[in-house]
Amino acid sequence: MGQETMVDVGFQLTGDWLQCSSKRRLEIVSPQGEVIGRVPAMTREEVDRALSKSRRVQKEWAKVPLYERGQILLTWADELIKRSDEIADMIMKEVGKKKSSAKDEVTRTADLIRYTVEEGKRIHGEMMKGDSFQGGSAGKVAIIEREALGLVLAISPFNYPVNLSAAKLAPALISGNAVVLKPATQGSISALLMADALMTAGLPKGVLHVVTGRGSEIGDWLVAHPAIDMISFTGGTKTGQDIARKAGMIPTVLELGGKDPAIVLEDADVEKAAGQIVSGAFSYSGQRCTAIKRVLVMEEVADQLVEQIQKKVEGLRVGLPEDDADVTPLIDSASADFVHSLILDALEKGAVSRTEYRKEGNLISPTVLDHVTEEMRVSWEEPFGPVLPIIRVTSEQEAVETANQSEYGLQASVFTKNMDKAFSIASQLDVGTVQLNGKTERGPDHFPFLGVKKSGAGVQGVRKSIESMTREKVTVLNL
Ligand SMILES: NC(=O)c1ccc[n+]([C@@H]2O[C@H](COP(=O)([O-])OP(=O)(O)OC[C@H]3O[C@@H](n4cnc5c(N)ncnc54)[C@H](O)[C@@H]3O)[C@@H](O)[C@H]2O)c1
Repeated sequence: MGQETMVDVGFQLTGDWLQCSSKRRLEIVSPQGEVIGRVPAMTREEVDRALSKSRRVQKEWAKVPLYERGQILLTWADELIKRSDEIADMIMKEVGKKKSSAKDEVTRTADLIRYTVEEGKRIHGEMMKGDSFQGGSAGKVAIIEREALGLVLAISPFNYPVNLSAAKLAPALISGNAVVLKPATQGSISALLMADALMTAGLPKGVLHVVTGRGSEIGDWLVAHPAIDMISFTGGTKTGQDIARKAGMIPTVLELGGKDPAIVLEDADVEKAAGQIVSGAFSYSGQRCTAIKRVLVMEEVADQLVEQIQKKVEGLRVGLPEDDADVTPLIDSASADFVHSLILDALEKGAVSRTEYRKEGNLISPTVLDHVTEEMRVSWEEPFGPVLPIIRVTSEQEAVETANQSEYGLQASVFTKNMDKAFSIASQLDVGTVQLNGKTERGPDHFPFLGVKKSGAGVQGVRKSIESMTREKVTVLNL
């Protein structure tokens, strides 16, 4: 990666310095505890310099014809595919995702960028005539365009460092915004490689800045910065709430934590449900916002479901991301200790483990906890790890009430062959999305994606993201 192609702030991969004025560095430590690189710990002054440049450059970027902006983004997608092995390798090392999933993340990102370009090109605004309102005149014509908000602050989490960053960058850039990306510390090298591909694709300098540093030092500074026109945040609920308070009148889209339930009724295809639940709960070791984080199963089929889940969990490979294991070490020791504490709390309060529980460093074996009750923390808290609590219920109403008692409301799954019941339950669940007979998941990426209650505010998903990063601009012709 050449110095010239690097985004303005620069960073260091082990042994290879790139442009950077700050002397201070943050070490990037892998989930296995190895230092795999360093990035600049930017100061507030450096952030200020980056932001003031962005504001000037954004006006020029917005004037670049939409088709040409699209061509740059399409080249970016091609560039990501060309470099997918290198980028996937870094995702694997930095956040401990198995190699095949890391590669899928890069491919999915290229697809998302291409779709965003297509969608962006087809947003033309609208025209209204005055005479459809009482007393109005047909000579009054409103031309309603969508224009960029200006400078978008994109803050992304560790778990999809490339995809969840690009899911903010692509809609912002196609619609003429400049972007400041603040990736999670673990994940920032992957995000920087992705940004480097965008610079190689020809994005004018200064349209994108990648800002790295301590959340405590520059996070608040960025969020409350007068140069920022919009904040698109994905991460934990506490951080999101904090940002919402500081952002004041700046528009925000917040995608936060979840506690997605899988409701299994007595007539469900139990084997299929178990397969979906295990994949939904344990892929990337449960470190997904839309992971299935509790099962609410009707007592009649509970034993059968648990047996199927247990069988499938025993088939999961536990180990290192390099070996393409399904369950790998969690992001850091704080996360692993937190998950450990949830499991111990449940076991102490009478939960029955259906799998052998092991913890070695940050590696936690996939754990299925049966007979979980509402006194246990794991019923309500988001673990972000490989633990699946099973709560047995005796009626659909109890399932719905328990599901809705959560402070979160991201997604939910309902497994049943009875579509009338499925729709009826779906209509009662306080969540952004209900999956009928399928696991909870974000994709495909053009579907609207949102959380209610403490799971978020605002909507993402290609078109919705573009809308959130643009505003209506009305010009009235008085003929
Ligand atoms: N709903 C969704 O779309 C979605 C998707 C993925 C992850 N998540 C959630 O994200 C969480 C896990 O990710 P995480 O551990 O990276 O989350 P996090 O909240 O710890 O960090 C998210 C981002 O916010 C930054 N940050 C931290 N403090 C900040 C501050 N004061 N000001 C500005 N930025 C600050 C971090 O550096 C990081 O870039 C889970 O709760 C998960 O459910 C939600």
